[in-house]
Amino acid sequence: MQTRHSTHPAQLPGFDTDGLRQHYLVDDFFVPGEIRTVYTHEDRIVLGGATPKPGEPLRLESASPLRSQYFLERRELAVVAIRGTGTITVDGTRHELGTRDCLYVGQGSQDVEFHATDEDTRFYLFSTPSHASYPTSVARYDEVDVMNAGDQSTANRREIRKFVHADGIRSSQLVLGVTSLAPGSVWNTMPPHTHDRRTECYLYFDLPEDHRVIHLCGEPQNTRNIVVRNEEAVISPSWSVHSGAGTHSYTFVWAMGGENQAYDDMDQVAVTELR
Ligand SMILES: O=C[C@H](O)[C@@H](O)CC(=O)C(=O)O
Ligand SMILES: [Zn+2]
Repeated sequence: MQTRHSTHPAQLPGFDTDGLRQHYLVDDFFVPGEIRTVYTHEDRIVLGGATPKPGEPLRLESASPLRSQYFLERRELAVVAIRGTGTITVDGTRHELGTRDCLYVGQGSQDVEFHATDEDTRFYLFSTPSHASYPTSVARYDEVDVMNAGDQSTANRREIRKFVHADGIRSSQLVLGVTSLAPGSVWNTMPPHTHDRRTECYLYFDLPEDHRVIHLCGEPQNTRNIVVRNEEAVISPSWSVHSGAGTHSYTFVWAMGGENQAYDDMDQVAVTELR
């Protein structure tokens, strides 16, 4: 488990390309046969990738930054199958995940194991501290409500699906969903926003290998960008905008932890205010 420390908003514009990438980009998640995790001190979120090979399940173990007997002793977890399909067993109960489906695992679950059905199955993991236990449950990509956003004329037509939130799978603090860009649309979250009460991470996927997303970060009046490849994530502290334009359409998992779970608790930034 890698550790990332928090940064002050005034530091971000001073980082060079490598500095920005070291602090905010996670680019080595998915390694066949491994679970890789990053512990960020921004709201103590752990994000990671589980890439089991078929027939060789991987077990989620605790790690020294957690100082716990098992990973979910004081945490909750959401998992999205971003490629392929698989099964996750939680304390002996099997949960089948189709591509883009989400499993929420409640605090106190002791034994979590990832099984791949396909050669290329990849599970994205997102975990926040939790001091109350909510039921483990699955949300299916094809069954949750769709919020349509944006327009083709502004190249940002997209479908937003909420999985773990106030009116969906309940959790202690974790909020998570998946947004998918329509073909020919490239902008997410434009106009952008911040939410001072939550940290958010975007994990971009379904982006062809020879394309990139230019992700905007930083305070609205002092932005920088990070060039992101397929299946890489960006950590956005509460004071940072999080928006991006791809050279191709793509899908991303957005996930948050922090003070509240109100999706609409955002500070909107007008396009004309950006610098
Ligand atoms: O705080 C919530 C998030 O940033 C996302 O839900 C935004 C998003 O998916 C989009 O506009 O495309
Ligand atoms: Zn947001």
